[in-house]
Amino acid sequence: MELVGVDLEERSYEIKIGAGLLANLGQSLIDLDIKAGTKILIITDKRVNDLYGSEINQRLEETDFEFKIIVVPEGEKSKSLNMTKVLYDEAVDFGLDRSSLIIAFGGGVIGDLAGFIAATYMRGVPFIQIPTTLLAQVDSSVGGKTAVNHEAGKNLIGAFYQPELVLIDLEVLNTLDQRDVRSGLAEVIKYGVIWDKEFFNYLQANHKEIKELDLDVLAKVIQRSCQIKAEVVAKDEKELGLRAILNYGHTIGHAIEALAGYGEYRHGEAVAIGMISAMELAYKLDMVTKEEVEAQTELINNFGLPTTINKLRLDQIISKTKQDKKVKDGEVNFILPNSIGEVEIVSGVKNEVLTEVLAKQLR
Ligand SMILES: NC(=O)c1ccc[n+]([C@@H]2O[C@H](COP(=O)([O-])OP(=O)(O)OC[C@H]3O[C@@H](n4cnc5c(N)ncnc54)[C@H](O)[C@@H]3O)[C@@H](O)[C@H]2O)c1
Ligand SMILES: O=C(O)C(=O)C[C@@H](O)[C@H](O)[C@H](O)COP(=O)(O)O
Ligand SMILES: [Zn+2]
Repeated sequence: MELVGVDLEERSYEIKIGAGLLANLGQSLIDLDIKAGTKILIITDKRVNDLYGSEINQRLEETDFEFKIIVVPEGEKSKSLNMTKVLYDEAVDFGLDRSSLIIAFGGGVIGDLAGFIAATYMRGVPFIQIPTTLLAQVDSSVGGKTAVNHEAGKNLIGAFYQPELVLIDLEVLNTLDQRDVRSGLAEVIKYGVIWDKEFFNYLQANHKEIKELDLDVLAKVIQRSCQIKAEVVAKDEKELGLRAILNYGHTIGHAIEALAGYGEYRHGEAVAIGMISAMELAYKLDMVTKEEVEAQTELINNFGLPTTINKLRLDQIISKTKQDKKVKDGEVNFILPNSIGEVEIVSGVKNEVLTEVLAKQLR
């Protein structure tokens, strides 16, 4: 088992990464000092429950905890205020209180939703993340961003609230659809571009093994991704500055997700398209070379991710970016590469430049 620490003073926690870790769930809870008799509410989605509900059930049956599993429909549409009402009602019925525990067991949708319930129910109940998609294992389970969507924008209603533990079992990735593997890989590419050129090169050199879910290679990829995210979050937990770099590709990506209707694009697909836009913007602003643009496009293509936008209007996308959470004093802040491995926050990108870039991607 590999361990990555997230260093946040009294909110610090560990990310445990290994094959088969679900089997030791009971011990992981005991290691966290969760007392016998504690009520545990597990929030998951239908697909994950069908695949792994009985295993979780069995592992918790072996313990002295009192637990209940709540299953929500799978997909982005469950990340909604309507769904929070259902979950608050369930929490009340179960008698959940501040000495209880919530477990987010699923992909990023479940992590963000269950994390938001944990942050807000009784103003805060401890929670742990058991991420089951690649995307959730490399990104959403770490760092404490929790949220639900609003028609006006992605993750518009949320809170920063850190988990007590992130438990990553690599074996659950074996049942993931290829589309969801690809979606997670978009966030992995992001780390290479924003932080670590060597990692970017490793991804390019090992793209076949990664796509084929070689667990040894994937373990390295997940560990490095978690290290990078932990390092950034430890320096700027509440996104006062540096943390915004984790939003590379997301300004356009989130606009696409909201405009197309939540769930139409996978999050990682939209981010991949947004990274193409951001790199192209950087090229137009003389920040990167043609070779760097091509290197990113090649990796995105090798991972089978989309690069073009279907069925949306250019003016709609541009006006949606004005509602981005990174807007300050009316200016959209883009995260743009200086080179592969380093980005900066750039404001004042002219509409004409953005229009030129997006026009090339529209189909
Ligand atoms: N909080 C953050 O920092 C952060 C970071 C990145 C993304 N996100 C959010 O994460 C969400 C996307 O997460 P996602 O891509 O994991 O989507 P998801 O949670 O919808 O999961 C994708 C699909 O995979 C299925 N699934 C999950 N685990 C599985 C498994 N082991 N085997 C088979 N199927 C499985 C799910 O049922 C679902 O159908 C978006 O809402 C995005 O905004 C948040
Ligand atoms: O953890 C972060 O910070 C990120 O930006 C990670 C992103 O991959 C993630 O999609 C996040 O949910 C986006 O946050 P938002 O603040 O733009 O909603
Ligand atoms: Zn993301």
